[in-house]
Amino acid sequence: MSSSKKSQTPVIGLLGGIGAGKSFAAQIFSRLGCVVINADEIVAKLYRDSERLKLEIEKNFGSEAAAGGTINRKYLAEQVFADDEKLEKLNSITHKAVLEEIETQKEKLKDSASCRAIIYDIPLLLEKGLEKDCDYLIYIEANKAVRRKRVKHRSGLSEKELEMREKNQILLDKKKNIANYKIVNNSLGEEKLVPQIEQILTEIMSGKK
Ligand SMILES: CC(C)(COP(=O)(O)OP(=O)(O)OC[C@H]1O[C@@H](n2cnc3c(N)ncnc32)[C@H](O)[C@@H]1O)[C@@H](O)C(=O)NCCC(=O)NCCS
Ligand SMILES: Nc1ncnc2c1ncn2[C@@H]1O[C@H](COP(=O)(O)OP(=O)(O)OP(=O)(O)O)[C@@H](O)[C@H]1O
Repeated sequence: MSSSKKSQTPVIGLLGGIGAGKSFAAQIFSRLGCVVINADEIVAKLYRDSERLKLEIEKNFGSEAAAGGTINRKYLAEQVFADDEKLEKLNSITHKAVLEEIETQKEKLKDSASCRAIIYDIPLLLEKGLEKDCDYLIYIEANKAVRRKRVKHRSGLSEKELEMREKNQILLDKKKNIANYKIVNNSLGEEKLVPQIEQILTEIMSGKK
């Protein structure tokens, strides 16, 4: 984390395993006056709008990966999470554009009076060194059984698919240890989550920690 504050508006990074509830928590931050930068949404937009990216993906992963100009996420996921070299290739095609868009969005928000804090909802935040942008890091914790159930329900991911993705991410213990705050999100619904988020946000805005 950077010691010198580069923006007026604090940047808060969310860490946690797949299905821990980073995006779910980010929505609550948003209702409390924060603005969320969401990397999965940025990727989805690039897959819709960037002809260059689509061509690169087609060139490297074949026509089935971008049939009719639409990225076939299921096909691509099957390819890349079973093969480290393919994942590296996909990352090398996508990440530069994603990082540029994150930077653009952050620059627009960093002196905005109407934004209480900028929330980084970025699954590969530490992996991409984006903790350097963050004034605070929050670890969202949910146990494995809960996360497994959530991702199955959200996108049909099996336990094996979850494992295969997560092995390409930095270990959860490291994420937990580097964080300034921890939020527990094992229950169903917002009831237990909202007070934890309100308290952390109040502390951060008062500059206590
Ligand atoms: C492989 C793709 C097509 C699979 O799409 P799908 O709809 O099944 O999953 P979705 O994009 O919603 O991601 C779900 C979760 O998988 C994990 N994940 C996604 N990409 C990666 C990756 N490159 N490395 C490790 N984990 C990943 C994240 O935890 C993410 O939140 C897609 O994830 C992708 O294009 N990934 C490469 C871009 C990327 O790295 N995105 C992550 C944010 S920078
Ligand atoms: N407290 C909760 N109550 C009900 N549903 C929840 C809760 N927390 C998360 N979920 C749901 O679980 C699923 C996974 O949560 P979410 O997408 O926020 O995880 P994530 O940490 O952002 O995962 P990823 O790393 O894959 O992006 C979503 O469908 C979300 O709506």
